[in-house]
Amino acid sequence: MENTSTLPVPAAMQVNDLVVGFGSTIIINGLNFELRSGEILGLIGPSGSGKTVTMRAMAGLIPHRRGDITVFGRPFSELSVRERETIRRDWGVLFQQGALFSSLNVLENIEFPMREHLDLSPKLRREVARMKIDLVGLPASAAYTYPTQLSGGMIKRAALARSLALDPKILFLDEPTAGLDPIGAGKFDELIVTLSNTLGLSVLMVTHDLDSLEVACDRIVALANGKLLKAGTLSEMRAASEPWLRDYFHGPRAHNLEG
Ligand SMILES: Nc1ncnc2c1ncn2[C@@H]1O[C@H](COP(=O)(O)OP(=O)(O)OP(=O)(O)O)[C@@H](O)[C@H]1O
Repeated sequence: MENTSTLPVPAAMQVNDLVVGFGSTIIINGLNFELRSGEILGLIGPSGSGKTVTMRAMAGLIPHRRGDITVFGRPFSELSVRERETIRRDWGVLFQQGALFSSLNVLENIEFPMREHLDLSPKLRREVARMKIDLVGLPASAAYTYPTQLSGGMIKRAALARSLALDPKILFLDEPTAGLDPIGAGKFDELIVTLSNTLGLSVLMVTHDLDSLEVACDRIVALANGKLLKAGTLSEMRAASEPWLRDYFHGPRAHNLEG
């Protein structure tokens, strides 16, 4: 019998020679990296280097001009339209501002993707949505509140609950701790780690937050000029000689990582 334990686990996602542009401007120009199964990968780079564009292209939200994206070993380009629709449910996206529907309460926001994609009874849908509220550490009383009534941290958690609505295997987070106070940011990082560990999620986290890299990320990918600058663990990135990485990891804001 074949020993399956020796079979390599395919990467959750692989970005191969990716090119993305808008009009005559090329933003991503031949990018290669992988999101390994079960890891939390931090995506860093100078402002405007294309981190969000990369994340959106990986999530199928914007088209790419060249290259391919592989999802659990399957090239996206080889999938039928139907298969693409199905595979898109394998990931959830947490947008920078949360992007909750302001006219819907938290429960309705979480139920929204379920209405679109799952054939669940209203009762079961509501039950699952309540479970997601609990999963992200929101009180049950948050269910009937509207986004405008929530703090920034609660909005992030509610948006996270919605991104988990379809039980994704991959989570895309766009600057999840931006705008949170340091304590709230730390708790959010811990939540992401707990969710990744307990649900086996593979997470791509676009971030500028050095603390998040230290607390949450298993590896880091840095972009520059539309390409991969370097990928590695935090200690490998800290030891890197590339000028931007040196400034980033050893600048005045990096004091908490020193030592
Ligand atoms: N829809 C769009 N149309 C035209 N240009 C765009 C579009 N989306 C992004 N860009 C451009 O792509 C470049 C990269 O943007 P992106 O948001 O990915 O940067 P980023 O690395 O995430 O930056 P930051 O760290 O500041 O959030 C920017 O110059 C931006 O103006």
